[in-house]
Amino acid sequence: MGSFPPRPGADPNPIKGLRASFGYAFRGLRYAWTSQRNFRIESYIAALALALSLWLGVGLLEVLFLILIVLSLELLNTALEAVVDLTSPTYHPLAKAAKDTAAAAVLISSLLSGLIGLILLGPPLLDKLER
Ligand SMILES: Nc1ncnc2c1ncn2[C@@H]1O[C@H](COP(=O)(O)OP(=O)(O)OP(=O)(O)O)[C@@H](O)[C@H]1O
Repeated sequence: MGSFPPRPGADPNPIKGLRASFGYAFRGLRYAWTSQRNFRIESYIAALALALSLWLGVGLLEVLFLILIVLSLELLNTALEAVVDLTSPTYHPLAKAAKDTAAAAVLISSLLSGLIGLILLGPPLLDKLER
């Protein structure tokens, strides 16, 4: 009988431990997908950018890297929101600072990724459409 939450290193079977870790990570993804509208919007934009990059045959690695940054930061933002809601269910200026700062990280990475994506994919897309 395992304890929950599992203690680090408590599982003597490393394969089972690895499988459980993947399971928790996928549950985290599902939580973000179902509870965070922004995560869904960013995922749709990521899929579009990926499809465009494949269609145009340019910038696949760069697009994957930008997707990794934005979605990972959104996942961390979601995790931080959950912790803040757990530890500070009533108003606290530090809770506000934590949530606002994490949101700023997502905003900056999204804006810059969008800009880089436009610079990367915009010209070859126009080229292709003009032909
Ligand atoms: N416990 C709190 N104390 C102080 N301010 C808070 C607290 N909870 C939320 N806020 C403020 O309200 C804003 C919105 O918080 P909320 O929990 O709704 O997250 P969110 O930014 O709407 O996240 P998302 O829309 O991505 O789920 C925060 O950015 C923060 O400024």
